[in-house]
This record gives sequence, structure tokens and C-alpha cells, in this order.
Amino acid sequence: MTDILPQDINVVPPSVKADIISESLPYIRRFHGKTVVIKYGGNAMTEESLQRSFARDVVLLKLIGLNPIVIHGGGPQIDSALKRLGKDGNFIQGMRVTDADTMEVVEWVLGGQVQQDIVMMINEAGGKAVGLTGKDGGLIQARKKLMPNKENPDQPLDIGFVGDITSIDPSVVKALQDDQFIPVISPIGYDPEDGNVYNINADVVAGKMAEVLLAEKLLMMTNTPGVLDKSGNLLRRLSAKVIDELFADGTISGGMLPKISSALEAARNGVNSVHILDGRVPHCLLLEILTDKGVGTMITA
Ligand SMILES: Nc1ncnc2c1ncn2[C@@H]1O[C@H](COP(=O)(O)OP(=O)(O)O)[C@@H](O)[C@H]1O
Ligand SMILES: CC(=O)N[C@@H](CCC(=O)OP(=O)(O)O)C(=O)O
Repeated sequence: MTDILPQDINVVPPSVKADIISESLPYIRRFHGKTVVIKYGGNAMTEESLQRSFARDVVLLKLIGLNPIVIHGGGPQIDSALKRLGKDGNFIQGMRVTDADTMEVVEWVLGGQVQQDIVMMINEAGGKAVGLTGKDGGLIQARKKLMPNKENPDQPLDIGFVGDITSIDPSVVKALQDDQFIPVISPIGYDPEDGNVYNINADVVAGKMAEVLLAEKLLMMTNTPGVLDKSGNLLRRLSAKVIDELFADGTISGGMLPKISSALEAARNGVNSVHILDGRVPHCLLLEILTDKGVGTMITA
């Protein structure tokens, strides 16, 4: 069959559409009952029509028997809120420096508008989404992150209320998914010892959640075609060895750093397939899960 791009779908003959639907049968059988963790990055959720098609795809996956779990980001949305308050976003190695005021904004944006928009859209598409933060049902426990300091390894960098995950208790997620709900999780953790709430990079939460849930797939939706090499070409597969080289020569930077590290960890710890996808391509989730066509970059251990 010739390649059909998502934007061509309205002009293809019905028999070809039927072929495409039929192509999904072996994948539906293979993935029935399996968990798919979907990281929905803030950069992938900027356009309303794409958000709606994302919501429809998630509902479709649930209806055909998969268990989608959504972990959402919201970096650009936090940046806009901070800007309105006259504050600049500041990142170190892809992690937001989070002082107490910034933490308030993070909680308000992620656990509020961003999460509720996704929940609403999934529900409008016919699903039953439930929004959670890491505080709900003891889902994500964390402690203050001490950022490695390359210049002075004995003196870790203090980046404020940014957390490292200490444990995930997935029971609330499992109970919801068994009851046909679709969990939509904000990357916020809490420390039961100091009572603090922590900002956690959404890629890190998605990777750990996929490991703990023994997910079949971890799909990270972002705003690039996948991982690009130095010349801007898409790397379709990426193994640990090449990742080390790309980190060392600076090809991977910024928000891609925690994304790739988390993706690699998940691949090493039992998640069967891990992909970084272009969330700007309509129906990228369906293309990746239900067709022969691989999209984006696959990360292997
Ligand atoms: N080698 C690379 N290939 C692709 N993107 C990269 C690379 N290195 C850095 N990036 C940056 O990483 C960004 C994606 O990470 P991030 O901004 O955190 O997105 P998200 O909000 O989806 O998590 C891309 O938009 C790109 O600017
Ligand atoms: C510690 C840290 O960096 N937290 C992230 C959480 C949101 C996030 O990860 O959003 P994206 O997936 O859209 O990048 C932040 O404050 O931006």
C-alpha cells in the first residue's frame, strides 16, 4: 500500500480507508488489555484541533481494549503564567528552577487549567477521564532533588522545589483503569516527611509510571519529528551507546535531556517499546500503535 499522510485521509477512496482500518486488527489483538503510558507534552498541546484529535484517539484506544494512562506536561503554559506575573522561566539541564512562588504557579497551572482541559476534551470525545496529581491516593512520593554539579561534584545545585520520585503507588491508577476510567496525571509529587509539594518533570513521571505499571508502551508526544542528529535528520532508532555520544557532543539539549534519559530508563526496566513522537502530526498515537508505520524515534536499551 502506498503511504498515506494523515492530512490526505479525507481524499482517499473508501476501500483504502477500509484497508487501513483492517490493518489495525493484529495490533488490536496484540495490545488488548495492555497498558500504554502517553506523555502529552505542553509543546504538543498548543492547537485546539490537535488537542481534540488527541482526545478522540485516547478514547478510541480505551474502547478497543487498551489501557491508556495520560501524563501531561505544561512547560510552555507555566511559562506564560509566570510571564503574566512578570517572572522569567529558568531551566538547568531541562529542569525548571522552582522557587516557592513558582511552585504555586506550577501547581495552579498543571493541576488546574491544563489538566482540566484535557479531562474535558476526553470526556467530550466520549471517554471517562479523571484528573489526578501525585498527591491523590498517595500516587507519587518525592523528595527534594539535588542536581548534579559538573563543575563541583561535591556541591549539588539547589533548584528549589523540584522533586526526585521516591515511590509510586499505582493502586489508584489501577482501580480507575479497571473501572473504565482514563487517568490524566499531573507531574506533581509530595514528600510525606517534610510536607512539601514538588514539581517533577513530566517525562520523568511518565517513564517511572510506565515502569511501575509494567506498560507495554511509553509514547512521548512532543513538538519535533523525533530525536534529530546534528544535521537535523530524524533518528528512527536510538540505542544507549548512541545516546551517550549525542549527550556528550551536545546534540541532545534542553527539554530533550530528561526525555531521553527517562525513555532509556523505561526501556531498560521492562517497558517493551518506547517512542518519542511528533505530537503535531494528527493521530500520531494511532499511527504508532495500530499501523505498520513507525513514527518518530524508538529508544532501545
Ligand atoms: N537532538 C534533538 N532532537 C530533537 N529535539 C531536541 C534535540 N535537542 C534538544 N531538543 C529540543 O527538545 C524540545 C522538546 O523538549 P521539551 O521542550 O521539553 O518538549 P515537551 O514539552 O514536549 O516535553 C524540542 O522542541 C527541541 O527544541
Ligand atoms: C521540574 C520541571 O522541569 N517540571 C516541568 C513540569 C512540566 C513539564 O514537564 O512540562 P513539559 O512536558 O511540557 O515540558 C516544568 O516546570 O516545566
